[in-house]
Amino acid sequence: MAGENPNFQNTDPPTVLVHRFPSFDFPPGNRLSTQFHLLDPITSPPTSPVLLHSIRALLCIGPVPVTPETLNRLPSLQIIVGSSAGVDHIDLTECRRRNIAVTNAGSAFSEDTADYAVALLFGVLRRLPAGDRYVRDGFWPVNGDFPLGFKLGAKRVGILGLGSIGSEVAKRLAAFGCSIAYFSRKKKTSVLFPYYENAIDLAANSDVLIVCCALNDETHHIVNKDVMVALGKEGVIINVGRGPLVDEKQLVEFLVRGELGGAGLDVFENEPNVPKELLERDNVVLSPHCSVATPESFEALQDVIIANLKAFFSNKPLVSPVQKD
Ligand SMILES: O=CC(=O)O
Repeated sequence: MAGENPNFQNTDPPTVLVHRFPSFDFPPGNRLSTQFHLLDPITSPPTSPVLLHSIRALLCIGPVPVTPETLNRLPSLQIIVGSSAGVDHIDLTECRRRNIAVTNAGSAFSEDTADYAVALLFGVLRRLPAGDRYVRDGFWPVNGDFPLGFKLGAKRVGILGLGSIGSEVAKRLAAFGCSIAYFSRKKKTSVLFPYYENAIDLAANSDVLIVCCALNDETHHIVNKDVMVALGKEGVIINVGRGPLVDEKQLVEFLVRGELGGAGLDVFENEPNVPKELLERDNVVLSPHCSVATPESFEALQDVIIANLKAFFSNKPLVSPVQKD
């Protein structure tokens, strides 16, 4: 049995240890198991410590944490292949210290996530979910016409994080006639959109803020009270990144006091829990962290994972290494 064979690492196909929560399964139509020997502690018999000592590649499915304790059990580990765009669940500092490479989903999810950000923005500005409820709940014949929405075209859109997702958002919203500006870790020399040095200045010059940057120590609560004040009473916040990028307590207070125009949220600080104050607000569109979830995205993800693992096992450059700062 492979799980008991400490030398399995040297056989073909190469062994990859799977790291996941029991509730997080492989994407449908898993092609990985035809190319690699996947050792999945959730479905295989207990993995022997000897075998763990020889593991070189770890495949992380979903947001399962990779901590120093995880790494201590895997002294030969050289690569962690992540299945998400965000890698805030992986201790990158510790990986760097141990010289372990980390890869993410690359651009596999970028188009679907950008589409979703635009959909959330439409949902907020044109009140789509609220209009749907209005019709279903029978208010139309009783109360008459539904309140006006807001036009998307010509809005000033500020993008927080002009990476692979942010760039796709920019492309889409520019096509709708919006003007685009951004704040990122670094100004991009290849990009002509105006760059602001910080999130407050970006917000002060935007009608809409789209949050799609990576979550790390620098970006935690990057959308804070000051950014919300700068965005102003009509301002809209869309978050398709990670919940803790936005100070959710402040966001709720601003929305309740009418000091923000609305929000479209796919992610939350304490998922799957959503602040109850948001549930009753028609200017807020809520979504269960699913901007990436299409069969097409998951197919593309498998391509990226397979390409990274193949590159690793044949000593070629990785396809989507997480950038070192
Ligand atoms: O949230 C999803 C991802 O980071 O891929």
